[in-house]
Amino acid sequence: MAQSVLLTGAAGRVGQAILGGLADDHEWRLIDRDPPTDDQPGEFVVGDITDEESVREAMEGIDVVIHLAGDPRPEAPWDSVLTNNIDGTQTVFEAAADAGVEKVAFASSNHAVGAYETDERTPEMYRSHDDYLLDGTELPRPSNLYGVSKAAGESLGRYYHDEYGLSVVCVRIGNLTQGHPPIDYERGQAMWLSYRDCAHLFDCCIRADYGYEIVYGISDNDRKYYSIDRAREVLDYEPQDNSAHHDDDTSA
Ligand SMILES: NC(=O)C1=CN([C@@H]2O[C@H](COP(=O)(O)OP(=O)(O)OC[C@H]3O[C@@H](n4cnc5c(N)ncnc54)[C@H](O)[C@@H]3O)[C@@H](O)[C@H]2O)C=CC1
Ligand SMILES: O=C1O[C@H](COP(=O)(O)O)[C@@H](O)[C@H](O)[C@H]1O
Repeated sequence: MAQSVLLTGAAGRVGQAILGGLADDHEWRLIDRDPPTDDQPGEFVVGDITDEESVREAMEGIDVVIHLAGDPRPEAPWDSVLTNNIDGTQTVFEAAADAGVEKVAFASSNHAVGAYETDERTPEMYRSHDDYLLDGTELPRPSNLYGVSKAAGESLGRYYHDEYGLSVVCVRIGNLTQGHPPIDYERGQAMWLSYRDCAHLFDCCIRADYGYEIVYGISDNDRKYYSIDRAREVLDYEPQDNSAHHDDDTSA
């Protein structure tokens, strides 16, 4: 059934991957501080997620929020992640709870757990013969201040689930790259998320029933060190792409 979905950060890469696959599947309201450069489905609101009034207005009549807006740079400075990623995410969760939204899917990141990639484990853990696997039950272990902000977003989700009953799924997205996995980058190949699997995964987040979940958002790569079992079980995620097959598959 079509849902009324608010997509924050809609003008960015992940937003466009989602809309590229799902434009006709849901009723979209899009919010981004940057105006769109071409035609977009639904209604586009130019607004900042740290502006409470804009977010509250955008939240009216919404069933599901996909919250992507934020500073995505692993090297982002503290003042930016504090404002855009932590304060902005709190504003989105608070407005969602107040508006009676049912579900929020939050774009977390591999960098929330990047420090598990110790010198002793790498580069072996990026290779298919290695069995090291993170499954989403481990504690955050951020690799930078950006990762700290994503761990904070996951905690905010936990709080808004426990206190207000919001259904929340935190998707620790790997490395979204269009068309093919990153080249000459083992880590990126292990955590590759194709555009088509990205759209499908967030469609699953819109449709599935859950309480509070942390899942990994990667394709079904042979090399993976993130388990996608939880995403399969709870969300019915069925990825189609695999970085090991990229030479044979140009449709991702
Ligand atoms: N692209 C990737 O591989 C990964 C992305 N993510 C997360 O996914 C989300 C989207 O990332 P991308 O699409 O790659 O980044 P992007 O930079 O392409 O898109 C982010 C969008 O958010 C908007 N935005 C930023 N701050 C805002 C604010 N305060 N108010 C309103 N709009 C704001 C920007 O204008 C931009 O259009 C981010 O939260 C990022 O941390 C997480 C892991 C991997
Ligand atoms: O969270 C993110 O992760 C991806 C992958 O990280 P990288 O350090 O391997 O590049 C990154 O490309 C993206 O910008 C970021 O938001």
